[in-house]
Amino acid sequence: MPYVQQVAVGRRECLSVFGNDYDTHDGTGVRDYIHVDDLAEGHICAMEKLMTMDGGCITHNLGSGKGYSVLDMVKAFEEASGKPIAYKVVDRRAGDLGTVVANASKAKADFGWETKRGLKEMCETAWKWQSENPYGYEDGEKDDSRGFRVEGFRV
Ligand SMILES: O=c1ccn([C@@H]2O[C@H](COP(=O)(O)OP(=O)(O)O[C@H]3O[C@H](CO)[C@@H](O)[C@H](O)[C@H]3O)[C@@H](O)[C@H]2O)c(=O)[nH]1
Repeated sequence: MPYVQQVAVGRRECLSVFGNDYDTHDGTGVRDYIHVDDLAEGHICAMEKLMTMDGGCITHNLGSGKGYSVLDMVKAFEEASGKPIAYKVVDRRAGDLGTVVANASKAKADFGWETKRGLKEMCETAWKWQSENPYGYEDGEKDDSRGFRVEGFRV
């Protein structure tokens, strides 16, 4: 996702897609992406649960149970940002799995948590932040070495 955002904002020429021959609907890797607000709410639920406990620890997966491919992400981000996302397919990344999706049923059963936000909202929120902060919260002069200018930021 960060690399997709950086292409949209002009910091990267293109996204390298690590393989398109996985056993997935379009051949690219599938992951369970989560909106940062859902993740934060999940942590709050977990902390509230901990406060009811008499010590010990708990382990829960936080995710939607749904998977999106790299090219699903590219398409959704193009729609959210209105920018084309250039990409090229390169070799698989060593160690990558085709599909990784969370089972968050324990979080739902134990503290009623589940994701509320989908891919569209994730991309819209990410684009809002990235377009307002093209170089993150860092000083643009320190952040990139490729020496071109975007929206008034010198790098
Ligand atoms: O430039 C890129 C970066 C990623 N991907 C693909 O995008 C998907 C997501 O990649 P990434 O964001 O790196 O997440 P994961 O592959 O799920 O790995 C993350 O999550 C794992 C499990 O928590 C950790 O072990 C890893 O360190 C961490 O990178 C995968 O299909 C990648 O092959 C690309 O095609 N191009």
